Amino acid sequence: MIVFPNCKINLGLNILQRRADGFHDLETVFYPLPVTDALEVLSPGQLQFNSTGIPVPGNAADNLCLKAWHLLKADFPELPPVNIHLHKHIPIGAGLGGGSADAAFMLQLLNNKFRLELSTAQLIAYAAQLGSDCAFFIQNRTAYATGRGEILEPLELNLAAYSILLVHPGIHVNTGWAFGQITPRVPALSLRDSIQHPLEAWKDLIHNDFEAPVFQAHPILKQIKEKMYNAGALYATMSGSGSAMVGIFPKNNIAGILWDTGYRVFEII
Ligand SMILES: C[C@](O)(CO)[C@H](O)COP(=O)(O)OP(=O)(O)OC[C@H]1O[C@@H](n2ccc(N)nc2=O)[C@H](O)[C@@H]1O
Ligand SMILES: Nc1ncnc2c1ncn2[C@@H]1O[C@H](COP(=O)(O)OP(=O)(O)OP(=O)(O)O)[C@@H](O)[C@H]1O
Repeated sequence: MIVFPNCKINLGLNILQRRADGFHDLETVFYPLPVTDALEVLSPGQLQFNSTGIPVPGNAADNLCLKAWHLLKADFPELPPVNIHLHKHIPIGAGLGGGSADAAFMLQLLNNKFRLELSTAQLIAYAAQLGSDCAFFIQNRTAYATGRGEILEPLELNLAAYSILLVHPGIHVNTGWAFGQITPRVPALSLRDSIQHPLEAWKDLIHNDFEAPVFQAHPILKQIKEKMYNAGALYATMSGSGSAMVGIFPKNNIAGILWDTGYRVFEII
C-alpha cells in the first residue's frame, strides 16, 4: 500500500502562552498543499525502515513512521511487522510539517490495511501523541487550530484562485529552539477574526510570531519575503517555525522570479 503524505503551511501563527507541560498554546491556520513524500508499507515482513530522497537527520529508529507503528502496536498486539519505505521530498526542518504528515499518514495506512476500525477521533488522539502538528493531517483539510495545534476547527478558505510559491533556502530551523525565542502574548485581534478579511488585507493583519527571531538568526529569509512582495505577492509569510517561505500571488503570476540555484522552489499554480 502506498500513500503520499502532503505538507502544510501556516497562515498566521500567534504564540499565546507557555503551558505547565513546557509546550505553548497557539493559534494558527493550517492549509494543506500538494507537495508530497511517498510512503509505502509492505507486509508480511520484518519490521524495517528505509528511506530515499532527502536524507532524514537522526536515527532511522526515531523516524516518525516507525514511532507511529510502535504507538499502535502497543494497543494492537496483533499488528504484524511491516517493511516501510519512505521517499522524502518535503523539505525537512522547514515548517512544512513533513515529518508530522508521514506519521499521520502511517497511522491511517495501518488503520486501513489491517482493519483496526479506529475512528477519526481516535486517530487524531494517536496523532497528537506523535507531534503537535500531526493531528491536522488526519483530516487534512483547512483548519483553525488552537491548543498545541491539535484542537482543530474546519475553516472555509480556498486559495485555488491564487498561485502559491514555496521557497526553501535550505536552512534547517529547530522547532524547539524557535519556541524558546518567543515571549508569548495574546494579540488584540484573534486570527480567527483576521483570517476572515480579504486576502489583500492579510499583509497588515496576519503575522507569524516566529518571523522576528528566525529572521534575526537568518536575515536572508526577510529578504526572500521582500523579494516576494516586490514581485507582486499579495501576501508573504514564513511557514511555521521556518525556514520555508510562502508567497500568495495573483493566479499564474509567479513566473520570472530568479532564486539562488541552491534553493528548493515549488509552484502551486
Ligand atoms: C511550529 C509548528 O509547526 C506550527 O504549526 C508546530 O507548532 C510545531 O509542531 P511539531 O513540529 O509537531 O512540534 P512537536 O514535535 O510537537 O514539538 C517540538 C518542540 O516544539 C515545542 N512546541 C511545539 C508545539 C507547541 N504548541 N508548543 C511548543 O512549545 C516544544 O519545545 C517541543 O519539544
Ligand atoms: N519522516 C520524517 N520526516 C522528516 N523528519 C523526521 C521524520 N521522522 C522524524 N523526523 C525528525 O523530525 C525533524 C523535523 O521534522 P519536520 O520536517 O516535520 O519539521 P518541520 O518541517 O520543521 O515541521 P513542523 O512544522 O512540524 O515543525 C527532523 O529533524 C527529523 O529528525
